[in-house]
Amino acid sequence: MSEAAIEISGLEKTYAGGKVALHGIDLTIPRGSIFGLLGPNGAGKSTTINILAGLVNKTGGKARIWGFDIDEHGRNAKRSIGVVPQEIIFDAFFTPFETLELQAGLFGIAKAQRRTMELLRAVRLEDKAHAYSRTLSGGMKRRLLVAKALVHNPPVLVLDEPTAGVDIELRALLWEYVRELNAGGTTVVLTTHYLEEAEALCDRIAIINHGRVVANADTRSLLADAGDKVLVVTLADELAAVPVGVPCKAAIDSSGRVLTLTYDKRSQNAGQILAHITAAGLQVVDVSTQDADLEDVFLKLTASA
Ligand SMILES: Nc1ncnc2c1ncn2[C@@H]1O[C@H](COP(=O)(O)OP(=O)(O)OP(=O)(O)O)[C@@H](O)[C@H]1O
Repeated sequence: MSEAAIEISGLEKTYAGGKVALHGIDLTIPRGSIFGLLGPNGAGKSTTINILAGLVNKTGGKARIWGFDIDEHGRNAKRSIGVVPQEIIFDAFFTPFETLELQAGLFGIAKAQRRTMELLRAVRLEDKAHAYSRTLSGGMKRRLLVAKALVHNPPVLVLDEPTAGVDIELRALLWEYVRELNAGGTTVVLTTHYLEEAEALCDRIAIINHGRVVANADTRSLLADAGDKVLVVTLADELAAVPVGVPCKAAIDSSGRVLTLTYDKRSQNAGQILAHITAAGLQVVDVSTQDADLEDVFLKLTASA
């Protein structure tokens, strides 16, 4: 059996109107990981997820979920994945309790094996168990969708833009729960536009652009590859021009006292740059550094693709 949670090879999708959404995607998502799928609007993230969820038919390639080929073992593949969709959709006239019971019924889970209240407690909705879903706030609805995706206890949970429209406090709660699930062994795949969140949560990240994977690496090395680091030096006295011989890109602000130096951290370090500044006879009063973040990597990779 495959060791990966999800294995995608040469996945293609051309929609009925002729729009090519996926140009042959290869992706391996390790078991036990929190995997981030990032990309600009229209990149093909939802299409990929919807193919895995069985909501969209692929036009080429292969996909396996927990070792089950989605064509040959569709039923087992479907049982191995829970998907929290981007749009909030459920029947407003059911209560959260009924929504989860109904979903359990669809998966043929016997009453004795259902975890309805346990799930509602986990997403902090136990006090809304018997309220109409239409009376829930956006964040509560989102959490109900998470509970609904977990009804059949899948080893893989996929969240498509789960924090869209969720306030900061609830977002933190949702991420805490995602971390808890992952610690308990669930593989989590999420798409997000919040890059800091992907950076903080995901141990591996793939970036999709125009239906192609343009990066796929563990978060740390993706960031390490970003290369550039910025050193900001505040000087005691005004400078008219950047000192001669500074070994990197340098710019001075309009006050003449703040020098911004951009260097490649793979071949240089802040100490070397600072040594040049002091050797030029400048008096330093303050220093700070900034690492490239995922946003930089993202822009770099998507600009060229
Ligand atoms: N049902 C459809 N029919 C035709 N084209 C579609 C359909 N669904 C998506 N597309 C197109 O396929 C491409 C990929 O869309 P997809 O929704 O997968 O992107 P995405 O990365 O999830 O973007 P977003 O972050 O906006 O959800 C887009 O160009 C989109 O317009």
